[in-house]
Parts: sequence; C-alpha cells; structure tokens
Amino acid sequence: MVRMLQRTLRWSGRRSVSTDTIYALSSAEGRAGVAVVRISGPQANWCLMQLSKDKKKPLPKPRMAVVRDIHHPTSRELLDSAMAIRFPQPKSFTGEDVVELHLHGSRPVVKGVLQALAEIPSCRPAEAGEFTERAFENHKMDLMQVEGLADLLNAETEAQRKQALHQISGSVGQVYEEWRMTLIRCMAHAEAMIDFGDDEDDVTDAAYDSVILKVQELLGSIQKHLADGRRGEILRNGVQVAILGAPNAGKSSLLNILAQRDAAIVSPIAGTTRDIVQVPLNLAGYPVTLSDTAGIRETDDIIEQEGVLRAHKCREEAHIKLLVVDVQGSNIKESVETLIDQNTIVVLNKSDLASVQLSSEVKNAKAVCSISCQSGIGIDSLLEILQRQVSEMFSHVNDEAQGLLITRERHRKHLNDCVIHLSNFLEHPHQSELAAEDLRRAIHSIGRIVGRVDVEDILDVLFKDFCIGK
Ligand SMILES: Nc1nc2c(ncn2[C@@H]2O[C@H](COP(=O)(O)OP(=O)(O)OP(=O)(O)O)[C@@H](O)[C@H]2O)c(=O)[nH]1
Ligand SMILES: [Mg+2]
Repeated sequence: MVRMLQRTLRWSGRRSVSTDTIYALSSAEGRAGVAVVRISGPQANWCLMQLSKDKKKPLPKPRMAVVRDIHHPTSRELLDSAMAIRFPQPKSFTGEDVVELHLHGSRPVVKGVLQALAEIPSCRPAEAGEFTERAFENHKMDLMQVEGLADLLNAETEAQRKQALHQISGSVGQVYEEWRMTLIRCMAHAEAMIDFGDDEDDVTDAAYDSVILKVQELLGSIQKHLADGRRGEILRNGVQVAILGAPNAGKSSLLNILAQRDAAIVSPIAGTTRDIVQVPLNLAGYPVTLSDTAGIRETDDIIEQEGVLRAHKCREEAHIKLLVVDVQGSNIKESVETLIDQNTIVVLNKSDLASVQLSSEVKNAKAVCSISCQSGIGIDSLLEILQRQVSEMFSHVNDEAQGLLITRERHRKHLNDCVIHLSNFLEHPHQSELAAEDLRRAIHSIGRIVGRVDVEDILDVLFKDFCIGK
C-alpha cells in the first residue's frame, strides 16, 4: 500500500518522502486566542529541542501539556511562551512523532514560529492535507474515514457534522469490511470447487450451496443499502430547492427575503433574472441550496430562452420546488401549472395586492401558502412548511441508520459494481471459474470503497480537498 501510495505521489509530483519532518499552522489563519502549530515526522522532537533556549533541555513527557518558551534556533530571540505537547509515534494523528505548539494567536507570533521552523534542517512546510495523508499512509485511517474528515472540516450544518462524525467513526467502513471478508470466504469455497470439485462431490456440493445462499443474502443487504433515497449524498451536498414561476411573480424577491440579503436583482420588468442565482441556507440544521431561476415563458429573446432552459434543468434537479404565483392573475398560468407535483410548494405571492383565490390546479401540490414579499406576511409560515419538508426527507434516518448512509457517488458506484458482479455470479454459480472471477471482482469493488485496492486515482484529488495544516 505504501509503495503504491508513493508511486501515486511521484506521479502527481507531491513530495512523498515521509522522512521529511513537516510543519504547518493547523488552526485557522488570523487573530485568535490560541494558534496551533503542528510538527510531524522523525525530527519533530528535535525541532522542539531546537526551539528551546537550552537545546539540551529534556523533552516534555508524552501527551502532557507543558509551558515552554519558544526561541529562534539561531538568534535565540524569544518568540512566545507556548504550551507544548508531544505525541510519540505511533499514538499520534499521523502515526509519526508529533509535536503541537499552542501559541498566543497573533499573526507576528505565528509568523515568527513558522519562520523559526523553516530554519531547522530537514524540516519543511506541509502541503495541503499532508498530515492526513501520512495518517492514511500509516494506517491510522481508511479512505472512508479520510473522506469523513474532509466532510467534517467542510460541514456547515449540524446534520452534516453528525454524518461526517459517523463516517469517521468507521462504522460503515466496518460493515463494508465484513461484507468483503464474507465474500473472500465465499471465493475460497469457489476456488476449492475448481480444485477439488470433481473428486469430492458430496462434500463440496453442500458447502457450495451455503456459499450461494450467503451471496444471495449479501446481494440483498447491498441492494437495501443502496435504496436509501440518496439521503447521505443529499445531506452532504445540500437539499436543492428551486424557486420557479412565471416572469415577475416575485421569485427573486422571495430569494432575497429568505437569504436576508439582496442576492438577486428585483425589477418590475418581466424577464429580469436569466442566470441561476444560488444562496446556501441552514434550515433546521440541514444544508439547503436555494436557487432563483428565470421566469418560465415562451420568448424570442435567445438569452432569455437559455435562462428558461436553465430554469427547467434546475427544476429537474431540485428535491423541493417553490412555485411562485402572482395572485393578481385569475388562474395559475398554463405554462407553470404543469410544473406542480408532490414536491412542489405553491407560493401565492403579492397577497397585499389581491385576495387569494385558490385554483383547482394546486390540488397536486405538496402544500400551498400565501405570502407577500412586500409586507412580509406569510413568510414565517412558508419557512415552517419548507423546514418541515426538508426535515421529512430525513425523518426516518435515526442515528444508527445515518451511520450507514452512502455519502458519496464514488461509494455508490463501487456498490453498484458489486451488485452487478454478485448478480452475474448467481446466474452461473456452478461454472466454477466464471463464478470465482465474479466473486473476485465483487471483492475488488468493495475493497475500493475503503481504499484496500487501487486508490491511486482518488488519493491525490482527495488530499487536495484539505487545507494546509490538516
Ligand atoms: N406589491 C408587491 N409587489 C411585489 C411583491 N413581490 C414582488 N413584487 C414586485 O414584483 C416585481 C417583480 O419582482 P421580482 O422579484 O423581480 O420577480 P421575478 O419573479 O424574479 O421576475 P423575473 O426575474 O423577471 O422572472 C418587482 O417590482 C417587485 O418589487 C409583493 O409581494 N407585493
Ligand atoms: Mg427574478
């Protein structure tokens, strides 16, 4: 695995040699109460000694926080009075010797300490994600846990945090590993059939029937796991809510109210919005992306036509649709009436100008709500309806189930591949060589999820997702 990784790193031009000691500011840039500089690698302890005035001063005990004056290694200038903690390998985040310096969080202190570290030979600044990369390299984390950590660092809402923590805990990785081990045992039987099948019919037939049964069971479990309504991926990427409707209905006005800022241009001219304008929201702890779209109508203007095309695409991709209708029109216009479905909330806008008349077209909608973007009436009820609908999408995902949600398309693809290979196996379980090959491929597909095999193509992309210092 390490050799494979080093090869990947060589290809991608990353500095791979873990004999280097790396350092970086691991807390956020800028002024703060405390700033954490992390040092990892074989020279980490030596670095700490170099930063002491008396370079022979004994090292602090492992995992004990001690106050330590930090001096420049050559000028001996005092840079800060910090707290130092040592994490000897292998019991550290990276699996290497790690030293953490908890500094006073001002820019000149951090800059001074980083410059001092740069003076120490065989010590270099870490690249983005390099600490995590070393943790992976030293088997401290599997690929899914690395992905979970990336998700945790990017989490914007409580639900995303929970999901990422589940993935880091390794619970779903364990399930995949159990599936993989079951398949490896099945394959051992299948291979035994190839070797001894003809000689010891009675013994192998009974054993082999149980293998077929196991594969059937496993196939069922994976299919059930795949039928999760993509909730994990939706939670990770955000619930897509599209604001749709005829021109001038008040779509951009509604986006601005929900975003609490002037994100989109509002004007009395029909056909103002052309591009999709997106705003992220946090609704009841769930991440939502709200998209304002061009008003849907027939038009000769080619730019507006493109806007309408984009609006339709946005509608197709949306999990929830807000269909904004100007209540001054007697009926919902035909052009938008057909857009109503069970994921649509019909928003009757401009209730300050006319009394609301519910038309029969709205019967197919999930909910109907009357608002005025001008006066603000009804906005709270609309928010409640929207929150309820977003929460409903995840309502039957309890903590245990959330731990088993599929969070990335990559995982889904490998699971789908696994299903194909297991189904192929079940079509010809007694053609021993073919059957064993199907099982081998199924094992390979699951192995790719946790990073047991063929990780070259994903690693580099993934580690670049991390910030420097992680
Ligand atoms: N009286 C009143 N006017 C509103 C209300 N909502 C929006 N308007 C006005 O209606 C006009 C159109 O509003 P927009 O938000 O730009 O409408 P839109 O649906 O985004 O329009 P397009 O981008 O052209 O499709 C503007 O002049 C708004 O000020 C409302 O609740 N009451
Ligand atoms: Mg608009």
